[in-house]
Amino acid sequence: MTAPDVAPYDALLLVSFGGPEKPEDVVPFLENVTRGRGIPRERLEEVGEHYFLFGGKSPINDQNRAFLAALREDLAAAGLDLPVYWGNRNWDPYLADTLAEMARDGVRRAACFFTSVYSSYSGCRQYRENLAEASAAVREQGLEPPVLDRLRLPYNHPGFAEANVDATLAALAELPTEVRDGARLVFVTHSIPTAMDESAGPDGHAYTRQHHAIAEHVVLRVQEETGRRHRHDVVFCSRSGPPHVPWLEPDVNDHLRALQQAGEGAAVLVPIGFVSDHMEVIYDLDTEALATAEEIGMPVTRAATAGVDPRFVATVRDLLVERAAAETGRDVSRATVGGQRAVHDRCPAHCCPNLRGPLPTLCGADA
Ligand SMILES: CC1=C(CCC(=O)O)c2cc3nc(cc4[nH]c(cc5[nH]c(cc1n2)c(C)c5CCC(=O)O)c(CCC(=O)O)c4C)C(CCC(=O)O)=C3C
Ligand SMILES: [Fe+2]
Repeated sequence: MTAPDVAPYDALLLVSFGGPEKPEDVVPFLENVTRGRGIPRERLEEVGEHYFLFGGKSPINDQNRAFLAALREDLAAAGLDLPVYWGNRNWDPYLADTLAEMARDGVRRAACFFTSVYSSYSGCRQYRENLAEASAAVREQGLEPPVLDRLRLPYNHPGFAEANVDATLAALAELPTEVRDGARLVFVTHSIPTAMDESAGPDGHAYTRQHHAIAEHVVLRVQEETGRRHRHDVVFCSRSGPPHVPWLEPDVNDHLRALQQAGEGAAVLVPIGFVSDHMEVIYDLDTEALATAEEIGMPVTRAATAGVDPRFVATVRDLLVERAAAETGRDVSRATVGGQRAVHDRCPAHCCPNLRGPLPTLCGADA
C-alpha cells in the first residue's frame, strides 16, 4: 500500500472549544468563553449549574482525546506518519501552547480540523481569530509558528452524514414499534443570534442552509434504508445572550410541545449540530428535552453524535488528502452529499464577519 501524498503538510492540528475538567475550572472556563460577549450573569450561573450537575467536568476534552487516538490509528493504518496536535479556544491545552510546541518540534505547515462543522462566526471565523492570536503569541516568544490552513468544514462530507444516518436508524429502532414508522425526525443544533446566521458564509444564512441540506439528506438516506419518509424539522438548543437579542428558534422543548399538541406520536432527536456528546447534548437534550418529552408523554429517543465513528474519523484524513492535492495542483476530488457545494478551502474576505468589529484572522483572504 502506498501512503497518500499529504505534502505540503507535516502535521495535523485538532482545533476545539475546550471545557472544564473539575469543579474549580468551571467559573474560569466560563469567564474565558464569555469575555466581552455580553452574556447576562443569570445565564452564566445557569450554565455553571449544568456543569456542576455533571461533577464540574465537561465531556468534551475526553471526547477529543478519544478522537485524537482514533485519528492517529486511522492515519497509521493508511501508512501516514504525521504528528497530530490538539489545541483549544477556551481551556488547556490552549492553542498558543500547542502552536509553540509545534514550532519547537519544527512543524512548518499544518492542516487544521475544527470540531465545528458548519459555517458561522462562532464555528469558523472565531477559531480563525484564535489561531491568529495564538500565532502572534508564539512569535512573541521568538518562535516561528507553522503556517496554518483550515480543512473545509465537513457538514456535507459523506463520512459525517453516514455516521448520522446510522445513528438515526438506531434511535428509530429504540422507539416502540407502534409509533416508529410515524416518528418525526427532529434535527437539533446550537442556536445562534439571527444576525450571526444572516451574515454566515459568503452569501449569508450559510448556517441554517447547511443544516437544512444535511437534514434533508439524512431523511432521504433513512428512507432508502427503511422505506419510510419521515417528516422532519430543524430546531435549536442552548440559546444564550440577553433576551432582547433574537436567536434562532424554535427551541427544542417548545417544538416537542407543539408536536405533541399537533397529535404527533413520537420523535427522534438527531443532534446534527454537534460532533460529539458535549454539554449541550448531555444537558440540553438528554436532561432537559427528554424531561420535556416525559412530561408530555411522548416517546422520544436521541440519536448518537458522530463521535469516533470510523467514517467520521476517516473524514479528517480524506479532507487532508483533498486539501494537500488542491495546494499542490494535483487532481482534487471533493466528496459531498446533499446537493450543496463543498465549503471553500480558504474563506473569502468578510465571510462570517465578526459583528463586534474585525480582528486579525488566519486561513482566509483577509488573513
Ligand atoms: C455555533 C456554536 C457552537 C458549535 C460550533 C463549535 O463547536 O464551536 C458552539 C459550541 C460550544 N459551545 C460550548 C459552550 C458554551 N457556549 C457558550 C456561548 C455561546 N455559544 C455560541 C455558539 C456556539 N457554541 C454562542 C453564539 C454563544 C454566546 C456567546 C458568544 O457569542 O460566544 C457558553 C457560555 C454560556 C452560554 O451563554 O451558554 C458556553 C459555556 C461548548 C462546550 C460544551 C462542553 O463543555 O461540552 C461547545 C462545543
Ligand atoms: Fe457555545
